[in-house]
Amino acid sequence: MSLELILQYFPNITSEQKNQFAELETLYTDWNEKINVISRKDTDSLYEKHILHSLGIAKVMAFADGTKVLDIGTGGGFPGIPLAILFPNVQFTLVDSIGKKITVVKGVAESLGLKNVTAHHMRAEQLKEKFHFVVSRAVTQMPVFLTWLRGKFEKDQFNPKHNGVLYLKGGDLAEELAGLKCEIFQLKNYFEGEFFDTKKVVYLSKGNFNN
Ligand SMILES: C[S@@+](CC[C@H](N)C(=O)[O-])C[C@H]1O[C@@H](n2cnc3c(N)ncnc32)[C@H](O)[C@@H]1O
Repeated sequence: MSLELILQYFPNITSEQKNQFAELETLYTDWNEKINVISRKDTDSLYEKHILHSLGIAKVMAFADGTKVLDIGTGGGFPGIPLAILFPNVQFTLVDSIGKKITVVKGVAESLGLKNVTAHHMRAEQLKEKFHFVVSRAVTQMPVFLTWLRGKFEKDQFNPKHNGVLYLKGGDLAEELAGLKCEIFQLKNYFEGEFFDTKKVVYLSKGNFNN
């Protein structure tokens, strides 16, 4: 179960995108032997737990061409790399504070020929560029995360949702999100399988937090 899993939920991708998704298996297996970016127990479920999970954001938001998206704490490239394959006309900037993870991201993007990915070794707080959306998975609690986003949003808006944050989260979020105005999308409504039972995309419009 690998590329077929992606095709099951994204049947209209081009042959170039199919090849790129298919290549991820070898690329991550090879890179993971040199630099650990995916926990060893998860490498067998790369397509479900990393690639399809990352693409959950695409079920909530079909980014318009020309959108600029920042992935904070991307690690080995999740969710940024799968989204960059799916949206070739959207610009993705991937940052991580650990240099060797960015080495992997750059290596994978280059092997795939992804022209829409830029990767930086830096802390998110230090980045001075502006974006329409910020995506992330498994980096920090939402209230802390939001403090990193000051001054990072573009004013122009041309997507189905207002510019803002799309964060992949799991479990009980009541305490973490208390007092925040957000929309929660359950990934079990889009994808089958126990893994997705508790997984969500949390969306916050930039106007709904102090930015
Ligand atoms: C648990 S990993 C998640 C990686 C990836 N998002 C994923 O889901 O596979 C968290 C990552 O966030 C990075 N990170 C933590 N704080 C950061 C910050 N302030 N700026 C940039 N990266 C950060 C860490 O270096 C680490 O690679």
